[in-house]
Amino acid sequence: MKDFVLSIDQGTTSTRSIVFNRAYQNCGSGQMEFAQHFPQSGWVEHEAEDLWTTTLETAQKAMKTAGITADQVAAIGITNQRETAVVWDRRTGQAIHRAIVWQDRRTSEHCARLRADGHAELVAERTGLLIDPYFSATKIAWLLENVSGAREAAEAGHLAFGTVDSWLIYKLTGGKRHVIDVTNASRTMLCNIGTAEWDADLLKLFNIPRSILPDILSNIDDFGTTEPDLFGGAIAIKGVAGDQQAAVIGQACFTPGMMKSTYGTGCFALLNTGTDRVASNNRLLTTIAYRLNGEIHYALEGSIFIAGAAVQWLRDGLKMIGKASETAELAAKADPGQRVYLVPAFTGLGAPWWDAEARGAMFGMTRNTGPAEFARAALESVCFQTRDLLGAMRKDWPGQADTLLRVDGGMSANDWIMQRLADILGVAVDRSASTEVTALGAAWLAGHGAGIWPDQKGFAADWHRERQFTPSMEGAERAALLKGWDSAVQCTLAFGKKP
Ligand SMILES: Nc1ncnc2c1ncn2[C@@H]1O[C@H](COP(=O)(O)OP(=O)(O)O)[C@@H](O)[C@H]1O
Ligand SMILES: O=P(O)(O)OC[C@H](O)CO
Repeated sequence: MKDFVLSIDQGTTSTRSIVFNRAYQNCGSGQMEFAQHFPQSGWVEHEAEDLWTTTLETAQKAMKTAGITADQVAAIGITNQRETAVVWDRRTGQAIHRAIVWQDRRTSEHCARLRADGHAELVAERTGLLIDPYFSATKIAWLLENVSGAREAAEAGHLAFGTVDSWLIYKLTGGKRHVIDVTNASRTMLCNIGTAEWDADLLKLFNIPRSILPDILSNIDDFGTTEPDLFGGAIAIKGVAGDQQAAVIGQACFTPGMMKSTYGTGCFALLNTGTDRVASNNRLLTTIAYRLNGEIHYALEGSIFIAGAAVQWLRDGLKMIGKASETAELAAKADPGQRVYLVPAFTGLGAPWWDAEARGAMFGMTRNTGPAEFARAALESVCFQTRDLLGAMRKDWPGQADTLLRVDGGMSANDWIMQRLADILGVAVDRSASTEVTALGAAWLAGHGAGIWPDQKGFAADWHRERQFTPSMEGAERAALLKGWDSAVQCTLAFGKKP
């Protein structure tokens, strides 16, 4: 009986694979970290081969620990770090360069030139994105310009580009398929999100030949079958989505107005706007949430670069704590009379500010400020930044972005932050019973595609929260806290602009 789904979650710092049974329970998993390469300041690369080998090894381990064979797996689902660009040679199946990771800033100048030349409007209108090195297009252009012989090989049809989902599918199918799912395509800055097709004007703008691009498929689709020798039998790949969109699905945020926020190293908040494509006037992104049954659903997205990373800074940089979880107890002990704020703009500020030059700052310290106030400030900074995103969403889509936030990610385990989040947002916060929402989202796509799991409605009915946090802070206290945060952000932005 095909009672299991294998879900692969290829993330920025590690690759995880999980086998789910029909009751959505995790019954076997594997996880591996891989090397991060920083060849120059602001550059971030991954060996494409590492992404592939950790995928294969963790998937094999997950099946082994679950004690299952390939003929028991109904389908594979894949979810992945988005935007990261891989270009490979079809003749050898080898990448022509390390993958350029979403965090990489090497194409800042190219992006600044495109903005100065007045292309921002076209890009926003077609893709819903801001011109920024974050997205794949300028990374691909960089590879074609800077890897010797790449441009000629691309023109001759020998090269292939893919985000990480495409690369893994290519490897899993033994080079037979060159495809991408619609959500990953929507992050390349080359895809028209109205039609979900590659956009000829954008290909021209970025000087990228159409021949290197994969075919765009829906989230549940025929992505090919694995080479039989990889898992001891061929398995169909039936579900694929970028990791933040997979979390939207895993959180069953299928109804317009529902919002999820994932708190890992960074934080990504997505608000489902349904079939309405809401354009942001507040520097949020419009992106494809999913395409199911031929219908595209959109989301407004806000990205915060530093969330759990602020806790890592307390632990590894300042050595104020031994473990991330200690922050909860420490923050609870902080002096309520001291209003200390951390603006964690260590790598600039993301949405809705998008200021790459901003740098981190602490405000309001006294001689009595110690680790407890630092911990509270670090945890609260995540809540305040989420409030800035929600504020922008409310302005972009008045009356719709409302009442409830579903949360997941490593940091959501911290009860203190989740309560503070509810207090600062003034909305209820629901923590999912599943601790692997992203992998579950990709699994559901594959399992529903294979016919072993119900449709969206049935899956949403099976979604459970583990705990709800409801706002308990007085309005006046919230307003005073927010006023302090707003002025801390303004001072930080102003400081970044100094010569
Ligand atoms: N109990 C906790 N309290 C605060 N932060 C936490 C806690 N547990 C984990 N974190 C933070 O969450 C992050 C890890 O979450 P995870 O979802 O695994 O992230 P990623 O997928 O980005 O690697 C780390 O930055 C860590 O500092
Ligand atoms: O791999 P993660 O979880 O850090 O997510 C990365 C995002 O997809 C980048 O857009």
